[in-house]
Amino acid sequence: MNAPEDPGPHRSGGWTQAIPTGLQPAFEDYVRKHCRSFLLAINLIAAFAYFSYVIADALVVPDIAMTSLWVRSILIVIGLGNIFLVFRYSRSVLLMDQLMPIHDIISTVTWFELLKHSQSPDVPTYLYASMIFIVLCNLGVRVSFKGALACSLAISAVILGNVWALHPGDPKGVMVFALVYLPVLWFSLFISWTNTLSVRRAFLSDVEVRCQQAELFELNQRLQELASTDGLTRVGNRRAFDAQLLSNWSRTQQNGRAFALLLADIDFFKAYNDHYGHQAGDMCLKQVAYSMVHTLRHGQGKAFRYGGEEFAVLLQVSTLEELRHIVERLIGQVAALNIEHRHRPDGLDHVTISVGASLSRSAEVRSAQDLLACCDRLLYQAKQQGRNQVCLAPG
Ligand SMILES: Nc1nc2c(ncn2[C@@H]2O[C@H](COP(=O)(O)OP(=O)(O)OP(=O)(O)O)[C@@H](O)[C@H]2O)c(=O)[nH]1
Repeated sequence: MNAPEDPGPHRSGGWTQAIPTGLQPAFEDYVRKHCRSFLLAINLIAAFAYFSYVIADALVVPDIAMTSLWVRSILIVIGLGNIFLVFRYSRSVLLMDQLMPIHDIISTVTWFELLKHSQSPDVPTYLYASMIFIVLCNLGVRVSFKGALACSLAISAVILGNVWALHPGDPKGVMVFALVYLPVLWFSLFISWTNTLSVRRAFLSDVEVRCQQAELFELNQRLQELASTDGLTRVGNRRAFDAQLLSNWSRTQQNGRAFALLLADIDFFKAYNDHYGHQAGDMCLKQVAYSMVHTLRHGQGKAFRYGGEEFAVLLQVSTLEELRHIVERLIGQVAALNIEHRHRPDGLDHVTISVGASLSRSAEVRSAQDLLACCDRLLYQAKQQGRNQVCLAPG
C-alpha cells in the first residue's frame, strides 16, 4: 500500500469509524491486501458447504433429491465462475465483500422453490436449516455492513415469506420459527457489524501509524540536515566534511577514480574583524561561502566550513588542469565580490582567499588524513608566498 495522504483529524473511537472520502482509495488497497484472501476462502468454503447439502436433501427430502443435485450443481458452477471472475479480474473490494451475500439470496430462493415441490413429512423440520443462509450472509462480510444488512433483509423476507407459505393455517408453527430465527438474525448482524467496524478501525490506526512514521522521518531528515549544516554560512559543517572526505576516499579506493580537496582561507580576516566588527566578519563569511557554492553549482563539488574563516571543498575532478581551473575561478569569484578590506598590510583593498589543493592520487598521499595534511601545508605555503593565490600539489 502506498503511504496515504494526511487524512486530517478523525475520530479514533467512534461507533461508525467512517472512512474519510480522501482515504477511500487507500482503504480499498488496505482491504485488498488484508482481507482479499479471507474473502476468497470464505466464498469457496460457503460454495462447497452449500453443495454438501445434497446429502441432507437425499435423507430428508428424497423425492426432490435428484432435482436438488442438478440445481445445486448448476448453481455451484455459476457461483465458482463468479468467484473466479471477481477475485481474478475485479479490483472492487465491495464486489468481493458482497459476492457471498448475493449468492446467498439466490441460494435461499432456489432452496425454498425446491422444498415447495417436496411431499416429505420432514419439510417443516428441515425449514430450520435455512438459518444457515442468514449466518453465511453475515459472517464473511468485512467491508460493507449496509450491504450485509440489505442482503439480510432480503434473505429474511424470502425465508419468512416461504415459511409462511409452507405452513398454511399454522400461525403457531410460523411464530415458533420466527422466534428461533430472529435471534440468529440479530446475532449474525451483530457479528457482521463488529467485523466491518474492526477492519475500518485497523485501517485508521494503520493510517495514524504511517502518518506518525512520515512525520518522524521528516523530523529525522531535518535533524540530520541541521546536524550537518553550518549555522552561519549554510554550507556543510566540519562533521559533514569529515564524513564526506572518508566516503570519497573509500570510493576512490574501490573505483580508482580520483577526486580533489582544497582548503581555502580568507586572508587577513583578523584585521577585517578588528576593523569592521564581528558582524561584518560574519557577513563576509556568508558572502564568501555563497560565492563558493555558486561557483560550484554544476555539481563539480561541495563546499564545507572547515572552521573559523577556513573552507574545504571536495571536487569531482581527476586532472590537475581541471583542478587549477576551478580553484582559480573560486579565487576570482571571491575577489569579484569586491568586499572592502582597507586594513590589510599587503596593499590590496578587498577580501581575497588563499588556497591549498591536491588530487587524491597525489604521490605523497596515502590516506584521507594525508590528503588533508597535504592541503593544509599547501595553504600555509600560499599564505607564505603572499596570499590571494593557490598552491597545488604536483600530480
Ligand atoms: N566574524 C567572525 N570571525 C571569525 C569567525 N570564526 C573565526 N573568526 C575570526 O577569524 C580570524 C582568524 O584570524 P587568523 O587565524 O589570525 O588569520 P588571518 O587574520 O585571516 O590571517 P591569515 O590567515 O594569515 O591571512 C580570528 O580573528 C577569528 O576571531 C566567525 O564565525 N565570525
